[in-house]
Amino acid sequence: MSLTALYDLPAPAKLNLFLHVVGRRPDGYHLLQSVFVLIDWMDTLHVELRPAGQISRSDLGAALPADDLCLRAARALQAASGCRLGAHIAIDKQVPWGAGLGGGSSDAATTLLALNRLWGLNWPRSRLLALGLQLGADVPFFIGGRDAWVEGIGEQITPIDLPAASYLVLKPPVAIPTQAIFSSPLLSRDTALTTIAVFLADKQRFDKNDLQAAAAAYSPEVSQALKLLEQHVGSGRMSGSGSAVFAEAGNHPGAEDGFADPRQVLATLPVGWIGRLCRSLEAHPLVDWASD
Ligand SMILES: C[C@](O)(CO)[C@H](O)COP(=O)(O)OP(=O)(O)OC[C@H]1O[C@@H](n2ccc(N)nc2=O)[C@H](O)[C@@H]1O
Ligand SMILES: Nc1ncnc2c1ncn2[C@@H]1O[C@H](COP(=O)(O)OP(=O)(O)OP(=O)(O)O)[C@@H](O)[C@H]1O
Repeated sequence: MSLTALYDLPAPAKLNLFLHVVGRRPDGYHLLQSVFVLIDWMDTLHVELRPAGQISRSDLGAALPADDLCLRAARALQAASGCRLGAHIAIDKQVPWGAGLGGGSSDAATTLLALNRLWGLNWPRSRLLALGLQLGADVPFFIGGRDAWVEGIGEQITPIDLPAASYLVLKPPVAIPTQAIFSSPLLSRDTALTTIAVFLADKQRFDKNDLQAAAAAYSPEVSQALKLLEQHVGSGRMSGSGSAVFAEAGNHPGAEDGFADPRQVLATLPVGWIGRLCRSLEAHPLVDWASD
């Protein structure tokens, strides 16, 4: 029996445990070193085959821009593969955008994984990764599907095993355009290169996001969010180019370290803020959908 639809496909968000800007390419893109972790805050996609080649989308959750990353991913795969089939993608958008959580990139990655299967293309992961990079610097990580040490502009991915963790994630009511942060005069681009071995030997020391100062200057809500975390759970840092900030939640059970239970922070958030207690994922639930 041929495959005509794929339902309830997860598109999980990510956190950058740290993010160093270590240089700049001649085309202006920034060279990074970062550890990306998948979390259980996710969008859900339903992808149906359309025989006549048309590609369309409908929004089940928050409304997306007309030409969103799912549509762009589907069209890019159709063009690159020469496939004559089409698809309808219904998306339940739950991950906020302009948050540094990579939600749009994850939607694009999930679309590529789904259509690779639905259209019977059987592209290897390496080919999907290269196409994904054309859609956004974060897309290859989500196609890789595992927590990773990430370098280059996002295309050099080395999977790493990290212990399971819980995170308190706060999203202030502001969306930050990534490009505005990378072009900020406040951005330092010369953090010294490090290695996975150094990171693994002393993870706690890696808590710096080089994009944070520029994002805090762009949006006072980022500073406010970091202050909230500092007051309630001791420390916090930003993910990606913001505006979401996070702290490890597992180490703050309450009274004994003098900080509140993270759930109490969620109960006292200002109007318009979103907060979630998230767990890390072992892998993208569709990680096996691409062969190496
Ligand atoms: C900040 C991160 O989220 C870290 O995970 C990513 O580096 C951003 O990845 P992304 O949102 O997929 O970014 P893209 O959509 O590819 O790029 C948006 C814009 O950000 C700038 N950009 C992005 C990534 C990068 N390594 N250097 C850059 O300078 C470029 O001006 C680009 O036009
Ligand atoms: N499916 C989608 N989901 C979210 N945003 C989308 C989508 N398609 C297009 N966009 C646009 O892409 C922009 C960035 O969205 P996305 O959620 O990937 O980035 P982000 O939150 O800034 O995370 P990061 O910087 O880590 O990639 C938004 O301004 C949004 O308008």
